[in-house]
Amino acid sequence: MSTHDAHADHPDTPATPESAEVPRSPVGPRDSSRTPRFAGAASFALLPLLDAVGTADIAVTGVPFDSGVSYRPGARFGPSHVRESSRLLRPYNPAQDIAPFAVQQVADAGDIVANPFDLDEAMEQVYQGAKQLLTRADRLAVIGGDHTIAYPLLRAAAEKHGPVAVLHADAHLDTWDTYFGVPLTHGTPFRRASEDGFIDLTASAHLGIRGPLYGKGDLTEDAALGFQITSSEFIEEHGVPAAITRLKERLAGKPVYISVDIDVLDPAHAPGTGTPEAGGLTSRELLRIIRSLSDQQIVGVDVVEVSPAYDHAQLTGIAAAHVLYELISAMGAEKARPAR
Ligand SMILES: N=C(N)NCCCC(=O)O
Ligand SMILES: [Zn+2]
Ligand SMILES: [Zn+2]
Repeated sequence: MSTHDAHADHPDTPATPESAEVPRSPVGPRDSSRTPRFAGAASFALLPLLDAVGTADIAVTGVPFDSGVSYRPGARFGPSHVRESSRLLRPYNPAQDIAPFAVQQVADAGDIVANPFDLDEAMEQVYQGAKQLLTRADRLAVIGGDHTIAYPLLRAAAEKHGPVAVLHADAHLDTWDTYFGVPLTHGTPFRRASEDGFIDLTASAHLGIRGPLYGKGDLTEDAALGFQITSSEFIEEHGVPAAITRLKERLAGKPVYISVDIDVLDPAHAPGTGTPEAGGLTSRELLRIIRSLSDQQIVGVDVVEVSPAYDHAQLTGIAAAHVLYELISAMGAEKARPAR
């Protein structure tokens, strides 16, 4: 019970009033030894709401938007499904030896509202919503939503940090040009972000790419847009440690933005998604790769493309919740390290 009792019970008010002299300790998830974790409303990991704690090191926010999809819809229901699937997460993460909600204040900021009928307006709303949240939280952990939302999120991240090294985990390149003549869709956010100078062209990488393309030229265009590929086949051939080494060499100590499309996982591990491709990563492989990045300067993360209508037994929701938990743990690692 020790880790439970280290935290305040659910936080309608902060455990310690905010004051200049007394640094308050983070308000953690509500105590599942007192309130069953299946009771009450589902914030991510049963964390306090941002409004209850005021400011945070990391704000978790949802973007219920899927007007950019090219195939199966439904990712607009991703945020509520991932929150619902995150009730069982516990406060201590042994794989990274960290209590991610105790070393930093993490809070659920609710959803950023985006117009489902007007893509341009929606993108502006996501950008403004992210910018606004970044006045109250150092970093965002965003639950999508389809992958289109990575564009305005990268815009907000680049405004704060300059061009970021993007680590993009996905079956798909998402650097295609247009769909039906439309420049911004879930197949194009990283091309637009590259063109607009949001990403570091020398340090960005895709992880887990696989499956049929429109043509061989997709790969040359993708490289010119600033991405190095560590494919699913690379992992099969050389293993996870070699993939980690390759990624870290590429990211090279730059500010890193990590965008995880849940379809990077094999459909056996994540069936609830809109454009599934066979032959993907296992959850175990992806979680291990994320953990290895705890020594990187991670400035923001998103987990997108969870479409609950195609999910079974919360498989995809749980995978996404664990991916976000590992990302939040990795972001907390710096705070957890003893000062030198
Ligand atoms: N971002 C995701 N999940 N998918 C992009 C697929 C675009 C296509 O239909 O070619
Ligand atoms: Zn994808
Ligand atoms: Zn994608």
